[in-house]
Amino acid sequence: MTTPADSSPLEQRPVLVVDYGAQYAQLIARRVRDANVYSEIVPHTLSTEQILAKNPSALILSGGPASVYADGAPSVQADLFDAGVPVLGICYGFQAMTQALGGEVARTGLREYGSTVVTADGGSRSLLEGVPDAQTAWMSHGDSVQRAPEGFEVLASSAGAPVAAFADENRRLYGVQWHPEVRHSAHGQAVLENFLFRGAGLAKDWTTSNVIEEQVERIREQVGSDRVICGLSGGVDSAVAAALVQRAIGDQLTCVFVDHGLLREGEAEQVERDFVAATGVKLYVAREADRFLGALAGVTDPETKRKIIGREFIRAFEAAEQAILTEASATGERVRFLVQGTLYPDVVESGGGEGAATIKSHHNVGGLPEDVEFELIEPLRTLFKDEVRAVGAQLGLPAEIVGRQPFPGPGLGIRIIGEVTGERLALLRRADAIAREELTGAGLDAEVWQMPVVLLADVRSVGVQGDGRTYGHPIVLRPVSSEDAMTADWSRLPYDLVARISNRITNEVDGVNRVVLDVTSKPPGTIEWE
Ligand SMILES: Nc1ncnc2c1ncn2[C@@H]1O[C@H](COP(=O)(O)OP(=O)(O)OP(=O)(O)O)[C@@H](O)[C@H]1O
Ligand SMILES: O=c1[nH]c(=O)c2[nH+]cn([C@@H]3O[C@H](COP(=O)(O)O)[C@@H](O)[C@H]3O)c2[nH]1
Ligand SMILES: NC(=O)CC[C@H](N)C(=O)O
Ligand SMILES: [Mg+2]
Repeated sequence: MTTPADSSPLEQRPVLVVDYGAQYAQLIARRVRDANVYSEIVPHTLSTEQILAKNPSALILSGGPASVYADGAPSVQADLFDAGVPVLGICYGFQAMTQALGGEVARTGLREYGSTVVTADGGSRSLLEGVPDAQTAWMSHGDSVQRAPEGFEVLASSAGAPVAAFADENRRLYGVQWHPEVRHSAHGQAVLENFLFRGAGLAKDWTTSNVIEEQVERIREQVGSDRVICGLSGGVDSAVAAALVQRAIGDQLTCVFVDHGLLREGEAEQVERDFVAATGVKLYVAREADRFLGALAGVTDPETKRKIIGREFIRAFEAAEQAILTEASATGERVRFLVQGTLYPDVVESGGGEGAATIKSHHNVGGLPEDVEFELIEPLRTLFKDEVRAVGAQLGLPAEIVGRQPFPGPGLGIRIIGEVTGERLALLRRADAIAREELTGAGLDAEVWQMPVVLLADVRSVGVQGDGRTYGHPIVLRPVSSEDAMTADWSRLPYDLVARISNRITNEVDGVNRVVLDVTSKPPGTIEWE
């Protein structure tokens, strides 16, 4: 199996974010792309030669949990600063740069976490052009730069950081102690853009339309005259991936929608009818409920469920391959490529980010079996959902598709906490349909990122209904707001709406006698319960 993981989807020279184990390294790349400059992340384990071989237009060294002077802390090779490539160090990256160039980093006991006032030192503005003399910035450090290396001018300081920002304009090297990539840094984007446009002299030359042009070209080259299938779910990501591939290779593409029995009410019909009408794709529907429910029988562990579902998806695609080839009366041929609408968050959460922990195996990444024979095409693998929505709009996909709330590939299978059975699926499908109907009726679809409805199948509680005792299951409502699914907050839905959903579910769904609201952000929770 080959994945496009380490190849840039674009031909442009990237701004490389070197990841030192930062919490949100991908946010830095994201903010750079927001400034219309292409950016990607690379691990800190690459050598100077490997980094330079990627022909970066500039480098950003990320934050990280280590202390530069600790044993085994990741270091920066000093020769990275001799290549003439502009560099911005952030937090750990700033400290590591200081150390590599002969400045001084120490732990003074003055820690700063959260909102902090940073004051400009009154010399040249450089990174602080257009930013007020006293700005609110987000800090998260225990070490600080005590003395800047030779050749650097100190630009700003804070109560806990005598050197909070510095610049060496001659060598185009810069650093900040705070985190310009987080929204809580009021002028963070301005600081990043000062680095990109004033410091590094880059041009604004990346938009989502570059994704389209360059991916179309790349896919054409990769595929040649071979046949391609695309896993299509009716969701945003696969719709955009399919539209891109269709633009590239037309009717060499067949989309495969797998009805795995874990779908919501009306979903299969909607994909078969509305989706095809909107996009004109060639669609093969694989009815595979028995395969999936059989494989899931008796399984309760979330990661095991996810791996089984990931495997059965591939088996379902393989079975579909045969049917499609027969339909196309092209026996002897093989389908070489499988398109998936994989996004960056799917990859990081599956443990694919540098040094990142596995949170859950997304069926399309960490849940894939070892023996996949298709070559994967994942044109959206470095992007976030809102970027993908922009690409979709640009490709002319209808607003209902581009604006749809996400629904995970493993479907209701990871929303039944406990074993997945036909009976439990029917119950959850009903409860979910009611909740969605009410949310839509209240006009809140666009405000809510998504609202998983979860069945706690192994939990029962005592209730009283019609003067009789019940011993039923709870349903959890999990409405969240989010920008990119990496972090999320619980949505403050109007109480009368929550009351209506609760009432209807307990009245209309047999076996449910309690509805609870999940009021946990991410972190510490995740959006889905498994
Ligand atoms: N029922 C399905 N049939 C075929 N392929 C699927 C199905 N569900 C998911 N996939 C594949 O797995 C990928 C990842 O699923 P995911 O739910 O993250 O994306 P999506 O459904 O395209 O978009 P969204 O996140 O908006 O739901 C999809 O892009 C698609 O390629
Ligand atoms: O296609 C998918 N396959 C998966 O295995 C999967 N797991 C979670 N999700 C979706 O990803 C986003 C983040 O979810 P979590 O906060 O639960 O990790 C949310 O939008 C989830 O719905 C998945 N999508
Ligand atoms: N957020 C960071 O990059 C922290 C850097 C370093 N570990 C410190 O505490 O100062
Ligand atoms: Mg989906």
